[in-house]
Amino acid sequence: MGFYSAPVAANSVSDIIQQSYFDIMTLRACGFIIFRRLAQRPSPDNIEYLLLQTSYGEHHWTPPKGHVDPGEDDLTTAWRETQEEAGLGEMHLRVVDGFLQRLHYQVRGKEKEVLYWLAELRDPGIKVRLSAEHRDYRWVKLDEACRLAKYTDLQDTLKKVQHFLEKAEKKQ
Ligand SMILES: Nc1nc2c(ncn2[C@@H]2O[C@H](COP(=O)(O)OP(=O)(O)OP(=O)(O)OP(=O)(O)OC[C@H]3O[C@@H](n4cnc5c(=O)[nH]c(N)nc54)[C@H](O)[C@@H]3O)[C@@H](O)[C@H]2O)c(=O)[nH]1
Repeated sequence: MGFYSAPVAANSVSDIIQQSYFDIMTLRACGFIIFRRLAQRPSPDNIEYLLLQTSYGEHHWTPPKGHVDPGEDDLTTAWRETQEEAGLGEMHLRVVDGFLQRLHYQVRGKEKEVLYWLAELRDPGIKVRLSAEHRDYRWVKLDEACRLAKYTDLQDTLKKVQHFLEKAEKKQ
């Protein structure tokens, strides 16, 4: 029986090599798209998204996210970066099941993959605490969020979230 496992083992080694090559060649970041509801009454107008503006480079706006440390699992990265960049942790956020978005884009000639989970601020009054990496933050409705997040893929992701939340609210 053990002989049958040999090709699988060989495949696994090649998978590992391929994965390691992919890891070296690919930047990877994880974070949360964070929203808050301004009122309990379900309505799309009540939803605001959190965007942070970098204090470096082109001062672009994105949800909290950051690079995966070696050996770190993706969701741990998302929590760590959200804590570091916005001062928000598990006590402040409720993860929404069923949503995970992957973005792929190029940064200085390298492929970058970004994974976003979705989380709701438990108490809309909780204050965001920025690190030195960001110089501003805003809670904004979908239209303004799409204007700030100027990348089409991020805009599409935010629209997808809004649609996802509206659909979930209709079911209630
Ligand atoms: N001084 C300086 N320092 C920098 C710079 N750059 C980095 N540092 C240092 O790195 C640390 C950050 O480390 P983490 O927080 O762990 O990583 P991330 O959160 O991953 O942050 P990044 O900023 O590296 O990565 P992105 O946000 O991905 O931006 C990279 C490029 O991609 C474009 N872009 C962004 N989002 C989207 C999108 O959704 N869709 C599309 N299509 N494109 C998008 C955008 O145009 C941008 O130019 C900082 O502390 C700095 O020390 C820089 O230019 N100057």
